[in-house]
Amino acid sequence: MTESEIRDAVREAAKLAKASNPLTPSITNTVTINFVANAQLAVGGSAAMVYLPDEGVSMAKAGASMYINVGTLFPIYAETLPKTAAVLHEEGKPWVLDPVAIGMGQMRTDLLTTFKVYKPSIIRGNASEIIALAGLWGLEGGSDTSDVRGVDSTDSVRSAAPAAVAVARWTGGAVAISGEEDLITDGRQLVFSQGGSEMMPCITGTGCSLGGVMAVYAAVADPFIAAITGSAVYNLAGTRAAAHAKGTGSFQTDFIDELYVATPDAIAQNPLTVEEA
Ligand SMILES: Nc1ncnc2c1ncn2[C@@H]1O[C@H](COP(=O)(O)OP(=O)(O)OP(=O)(O)O)[C@@H](O)[C@H]1O
Ligand SMILES: Cc1ncsc1CCO
Ligand SMILES: [Mg+2]
Repeated sequence: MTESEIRDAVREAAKLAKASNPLTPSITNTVTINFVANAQLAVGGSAAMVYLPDEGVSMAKAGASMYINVGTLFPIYAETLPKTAAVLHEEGKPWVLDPVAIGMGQMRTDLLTTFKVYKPSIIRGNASEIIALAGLWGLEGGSDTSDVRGVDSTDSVRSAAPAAVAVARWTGGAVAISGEEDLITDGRQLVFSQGGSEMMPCITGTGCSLGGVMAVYAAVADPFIAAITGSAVYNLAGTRAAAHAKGTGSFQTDFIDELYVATPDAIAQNPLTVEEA
């Protein structure tokens, strides 16, 4: 796609999300669950957070798309997550995976291994998480030794590009890596989305809620455009919120305000560059 075609598709995705209020259920971590729901609502989605196996399955069927984040696991998720992912895959529903803290604990490793065959439409993580996921799935650019250090990244966004491309080629969807600039790839092109603020990594859940917002856009656009639209609105809202926030506490509320007021035109005009993979 040309840069101008991408911008047109982003504008349309942002408009459609507000117009259609898609149901975008989530199974996500307990640290940031409220932030995820509020961010989804701010961009036009309808949020519903669930935990139980039968609820995950019924939401996978009822939702327009879904968000799965493995940040804080509980024993019940060993049943909920594979069942839900299988239904999403069978029904051809778009879904977003955030492989938070990949490498921590056997249950997380087992679940993330299982997701390989269910091909998440968008995988969103920081650079270290994407390198580690490619490693776990035996794909190019991956590494077992990627230093995930809990939920934070120690690798640069660009260093994770080969892993992101390999994972996107495997799933046939998109992979998005967040950082100072965000990288989004469909395995053919690389889009770099700029903006945001140094305050964003100082608030827990900017990445989690970005995944939830990408799931809202995935209900109305293909995975590549949905991921680019999510990064664009985050970078735009982050830049604007930082211009008046006193610190990270008020930044979070200002950020939700800016997500809510961002227009499709402003989202489509946010700085981005396009490269071939
Ligand atoms: N240094 C930075 N400058 C500008 N924007 C940033 C910076 N770091 C992160 N961001 C933005 O913050 C958002 C979340 O990215 P981040 O990499 O912090 O996610 P994460 O580490 O998965 O977060 P969490 O796990 O706490 O939810 C993205 O929109 C990204 O562009
Ligand atoms: C801090 C934290 N711990 C587990 S999940 C989470 C939210 C950011 O990924
Ligand atoms: Mg994260």
